[in-house]
Amino acid sequence: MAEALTVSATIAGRGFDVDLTIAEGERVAVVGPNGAGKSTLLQLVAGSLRPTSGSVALGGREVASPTTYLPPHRRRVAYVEQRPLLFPHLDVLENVMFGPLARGVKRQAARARAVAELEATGCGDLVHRRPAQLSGGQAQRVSLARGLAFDPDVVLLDEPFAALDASVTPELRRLLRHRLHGLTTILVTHELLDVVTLADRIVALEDGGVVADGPVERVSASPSTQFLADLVGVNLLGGTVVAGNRLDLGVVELTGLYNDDLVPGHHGRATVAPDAISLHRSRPEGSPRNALRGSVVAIEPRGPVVGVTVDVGQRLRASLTPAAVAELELSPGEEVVAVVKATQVRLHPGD
Ligand SMILES: Nc1ncnc2c1ncn2[C@@H]1O[C@H](COP(=O)(O)OP(=O)(O)OP(=O)(O)O)[C@@H](O)[C@H]1O
Repeated sequence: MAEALTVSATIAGRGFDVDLTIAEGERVAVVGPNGAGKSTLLQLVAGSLRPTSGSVALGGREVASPTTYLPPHRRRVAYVEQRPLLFPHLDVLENVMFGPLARGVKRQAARARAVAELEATGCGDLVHRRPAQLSGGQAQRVSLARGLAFDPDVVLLDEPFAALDASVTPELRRLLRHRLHGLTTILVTHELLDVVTLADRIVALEDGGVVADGPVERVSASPSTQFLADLVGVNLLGGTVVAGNRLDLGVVELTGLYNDDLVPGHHGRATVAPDAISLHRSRPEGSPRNALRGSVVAIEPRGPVVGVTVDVGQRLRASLTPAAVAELELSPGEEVVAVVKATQVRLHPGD
């Protein structure tokens, strides 16, 4: 597949050092903790930041390096930000016509293109409104229509739902899923639902660099960092491989499902879903299951269940019913035994 975007660049002041190639039509979710470099990556591609070293290429053409620089308005990049930046003095139609006009498309054709995009984003009846007369969700749709009317090589979305009322996000997510189909996209998000519905690939950034990169199914089935494990909602434990089905966690051994790729003596990872863990006051008699001793660190409601975090040398979160928490009379600092069946423990090689 043709390359749509290559970023191989550093930015000295921000500790940013990323190598990334995105194929045409690929939809990439960029995730990572605060300060990881997600916005910096978008700014580099959009052109509001220049690399200290390395380069950015769009469709095989270098658009930025320490010696070249194509300004944002000359790049075919649509940038949909958290809070849409529409021209306040232009109506919706004129806002969306702006891109095609700036590219030299004749007025009548630009108008037709803008109307078509606005209709496709469900804004056909808003054409004569000013941005100040739009709801947040409507403004975000118009911002998307404006970006797409530009015939972009790449669409950048920076947490497009973050500033919106939760009631409008499902419909906007559906719209994006439909409209972004086949378009090269970078989506910055903190939501797993956005990742699984809108992306084919996950790139995880931490401290200005790529720490995980792969298809959504693979990265979410085998998260390699604590951030990814939290995003996917599973526990991640690290240890030394003892055998294809056993990991030494330092204080105790953990038995899981056999994995051919594990190499004894090397680093390995285990993932366990919080609802596969039960907590007990003492180790259940005669149970062949994994039993990890630890103390309760936190107890917090998570929807209909209660999340209990236990320090077993590493952090482990169990999902319990409120009744189970009450019955065990759990409170922070209490000693407990976390029990999990080997069939509920997935083992992965460390990276
Ligand atoms: N305008 C700026 N000037 C200097 N450094 C900056 C600037 N903006 C961000 N940084 C630094 O660059 C690094 C990456 O920040 P960036 O905003 O790209 O992170 P992010 O992953 O988008 O975080 P968030 O999830 O909080 O938006 C951080 O160390 C940050 O402090």
